[in-house]
Amino acid sequence: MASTGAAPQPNQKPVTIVCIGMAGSGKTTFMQRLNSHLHSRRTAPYVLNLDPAVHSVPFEPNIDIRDSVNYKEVMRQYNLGPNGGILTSLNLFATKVDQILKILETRTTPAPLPQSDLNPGATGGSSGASAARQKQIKHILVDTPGQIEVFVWSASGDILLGALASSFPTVIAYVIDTPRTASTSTFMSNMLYACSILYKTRLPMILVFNKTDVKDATFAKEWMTDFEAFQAALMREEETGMFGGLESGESSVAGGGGGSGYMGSLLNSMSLMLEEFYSHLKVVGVSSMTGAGVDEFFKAVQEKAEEFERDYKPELERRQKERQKQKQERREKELGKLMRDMNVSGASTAGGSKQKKPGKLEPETISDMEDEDEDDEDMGQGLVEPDEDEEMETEDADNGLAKRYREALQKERESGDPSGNDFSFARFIHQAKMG
Ligand SMILES: Nc1nc2c(ncn2[C@@H]2O[C@H](COP(=O)(O)OP(=O)(O)OP(=O)(O)O)[C@@H](O)[C@H]2O)c(=O)[nH]1
Repeated sequence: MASTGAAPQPNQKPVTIVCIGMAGSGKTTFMQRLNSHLHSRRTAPYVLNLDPAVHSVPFEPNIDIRDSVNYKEVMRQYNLGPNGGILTSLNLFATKVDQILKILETRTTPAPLPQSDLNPGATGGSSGASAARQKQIKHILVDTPGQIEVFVWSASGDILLGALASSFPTVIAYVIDTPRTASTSTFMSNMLYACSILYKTRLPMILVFNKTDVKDATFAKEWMTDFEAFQAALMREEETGMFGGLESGESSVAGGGGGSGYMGSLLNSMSLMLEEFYSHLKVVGVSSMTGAGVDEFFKAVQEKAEEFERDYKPELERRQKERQKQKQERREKELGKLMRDMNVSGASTAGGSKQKKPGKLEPETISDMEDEDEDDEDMGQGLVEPDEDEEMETEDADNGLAKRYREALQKERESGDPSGNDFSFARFIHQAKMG
């Protein structure tokens, strides 16, 4: 049998496989199959469940959203419906993204060998426990809610996917219910959905045609590579009156009468348009029930993980840098605004130091420059006593203050203050405040 093709090189980061698919497409069963397949190869994965509404999962997740968020309680407390409950649970969970990443990073990196194992002669060989500890996690499996839009189109989904992709090579496994995608129109609907997920997540994608024990996926692969084959299937459906959503063994009110010319030509042109999209995908047929196609799936994962490193990661890093730059610019702008509001220049905030620091922001407004000039003037007049710097910042930046001080001094002299000694600036300020 071929190897899983899954094994990344030693010390490589684990590949994250995010399973996305419509409700009932078989995501959870597929996750279960991947999990047991990897366990049987003695490369146990790290498993995350991000579906807060699932009753039970047939595998043991290492991180389970249900351990942190009580979906039913969220619905009750916030008076939400099922989708709102899932969305809010995901939002709450996304606030812990840093913790989750930290756990993933520590758990998926092998612990260093104990000293005794580095020197086996000393203890007579390495123990089984430390041998297990050496094992590197090669895959992180992520199960998501069946309500695709709640995950893919929400801020929390964005945050979680972004965090995973910034730390590990990440691929999307879009799980499709093959027997329910056998007509040209449902096939096209599914492809458009997959297309929207690809462009939203901007991550490499594998199309997993699941349930191949019920319906073989060869037709789908053909439709994706051969436009004429799709066109022929469309014509067949129109002729037999099966157009419009009839799947194997189903009855449909929309089915009779064949497709309108408009729908047929729309499907035709969409199929042509999607050629470019298809060329970016890996397509595999899988049966989560029997395990058929799982090896092929892991080969596709390996290929897509390499593609992630080669094509997606540089783009991801470029976007991250761009975001960081924008954030920095925004922060500087806000800081400048704040300084203007406080009418304080950068120099005066530096602990009273009047020297221009090398990292100081350039004055953004005329008033900033004016503040600097005034500071210099105050220095020249020598009015500041060492302890009064702070008070200077709040009041005496005003040019008129020195004048007022001189007037007050004059007044005190004229009134013949008997003490006549303490005419310090600090005393003036103190009196002014008391008054
Ligand atoms: N015959 C067959 N049935 C399958 C296969 N995979 C899943 N199923 C069945 O499809 C149904 C739905 O499977 P789930 O794994 O619960 O699907 P899901 O996408 O996780 O569903 P949600 O949790 O509602 O999103 C179940 O009855 C499964 O037994 C398969 O490969 N072959």
